[in-house]
Amino acid sequence: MGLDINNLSGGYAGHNILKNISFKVPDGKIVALIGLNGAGKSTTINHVIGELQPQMGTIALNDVDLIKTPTEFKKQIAYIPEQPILYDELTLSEHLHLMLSAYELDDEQHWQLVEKLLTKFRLEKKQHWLPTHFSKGMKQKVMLVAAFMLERPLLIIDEPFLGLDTLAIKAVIDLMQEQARKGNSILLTTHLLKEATQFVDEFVVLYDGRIRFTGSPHHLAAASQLSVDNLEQFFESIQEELDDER
Ligand SMILES: Nc1ncnc2c1ncn2[C@@H]1O[C@H](COP(=O)(O)OP(=O)(O)OP(=O)(O)O)[C@@H](O)[C@H]1O
Repeated sequence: MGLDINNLSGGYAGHNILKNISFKVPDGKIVALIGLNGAGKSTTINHVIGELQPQMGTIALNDVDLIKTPTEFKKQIAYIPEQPILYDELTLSEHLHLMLSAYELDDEQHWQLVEKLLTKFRLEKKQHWLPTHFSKGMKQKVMLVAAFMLERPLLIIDEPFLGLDTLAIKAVIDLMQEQARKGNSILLTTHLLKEATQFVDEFVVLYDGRIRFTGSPHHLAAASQLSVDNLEQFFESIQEELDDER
């Protein structure tokens, strides 16, 4: 099953942004929303996490409808926002203990997984640090650890690689693939087509609030007459096409 977005239209008060978009993120699959600045990627995510109300359409996760049963829907997701949210007065490990307790997860049972994640992001010796001493990349890593440790059916990440070094990017890709192998689904947004091509099952291409294409990296490359290695040129070709249409 997984996530099913059907004929979604929506946006912000007085600003209709998304126009009738439909796509799925099946169990065990990784789907990336891509598009130029302002295409509607974060707006789509804001709808899926229930921050925005749709004007039309439905959003369901494993047959649980977001509008009808929001609490049950939200229990199934772990979400990493584009901007890390951390409390100045809590240390790194206190943040993680707090999250486990907020999600009603047994601390002792989960701490082994937390330590594995901290080691993966080279944070294991920084558990007593406060966020004021964290670099931008470290803040992002803490959010990633907090989301991966929840092991929810759907993981949503807005710009997972923002501010990360190459080792951390590799760690995130490994962890997303591990989650997918366990049958969980992942919805992310990214501007890094080259990296995403290595691990996504499907791209959903947004342009001006509409879906222009849905398909695997190979399908996207074939449809735009590019090789998979050159997919970074994809948006140039879309832009040229649209300029020609005008
Ligand atoms: N709070 C808001 N109120 C009104 N309009 C907004 C708001 N936030 C975003 N928008 C508008 O919604 C449209 C889509 O923005 P969105 O942030 O979803 O794009 P994006 O694809 O995530 O872009 P980026 O790659 O820059 O993050 C843009 O036209 C933007 O100006």
